Amino acid sequence: SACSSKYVLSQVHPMWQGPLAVPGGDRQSPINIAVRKSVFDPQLKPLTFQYDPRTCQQIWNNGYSFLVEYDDTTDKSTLSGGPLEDRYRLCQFHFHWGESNAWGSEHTVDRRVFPAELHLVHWNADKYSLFEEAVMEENGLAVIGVFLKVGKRHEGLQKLVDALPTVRHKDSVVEFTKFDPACLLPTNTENYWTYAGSLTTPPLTESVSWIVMKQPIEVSHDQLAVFRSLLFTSAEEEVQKSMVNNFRVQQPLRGRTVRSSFT
Ligand SMILES: Cc1ccn(O)c(=O)c1
Ligand SMILES: [Zn+2]
Repeated sequence: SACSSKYVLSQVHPMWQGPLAVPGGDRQSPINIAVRKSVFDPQLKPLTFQYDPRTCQQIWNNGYSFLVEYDDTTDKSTLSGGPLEDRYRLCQFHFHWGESNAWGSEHTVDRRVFPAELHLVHWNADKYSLFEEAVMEENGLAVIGVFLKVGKRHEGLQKLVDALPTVRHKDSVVEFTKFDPACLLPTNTENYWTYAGSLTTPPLTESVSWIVMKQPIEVSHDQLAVFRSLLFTSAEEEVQKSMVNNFRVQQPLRGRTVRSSFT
């Protein structure tokens, strides 16, 4: 799908770690969510997820994470409601994780870090016609963040975990179909925080309405270990580097308010 094909990420010098916010950037991501400083907004609506598993297409190792990519040429898999005015099309989901279970998430909650974080990436199909266009615009993207914690095995995730060895190296792609991303959502999707932020990888554009779920999902230690068996490097490179710690350092809040959908 178009949503990430031209998405060239620099991981030679992981730029997403290097330069701080984009010049003049005052709404960068990720951030720490200070729960007691978040503001309950009773006008926030419930989120509506309408995902069609038949739009699932492939898994791509882009040298930064692995993306599960969806056909976003029609309105079959969409997100609406919550803080969003428009309808957003699902184009891909991916994860960020650590080399150990002690860290790995991009966002934190009262400084609590999780071993991994899922991002479901959507773009505003009411206002734009392509992901590449929306990624440069305010309110162009909506990303659902879900924390992963180590616990019982996640049966729905296992189908994805079983496919990962086939995309071990950077630039590898494998067909992957009929996967319902809703299985990766927590049971409670009513409780979330939302704030105006940015991509956490180049081009770091400030186009994202972030929606971070309060309730984490549980995955097993062994499932996370398979994430860490992926490589940043392509098959040709002599030195292979494990794909771990692919998260960005946290960014200043710059006076932003984080709203909560719950008290
Ligand atoms: C579009 C995009 C690219 C990278 N990451 O990490 C995101 O969360 C979203
Ligand atoms: Zn992400």
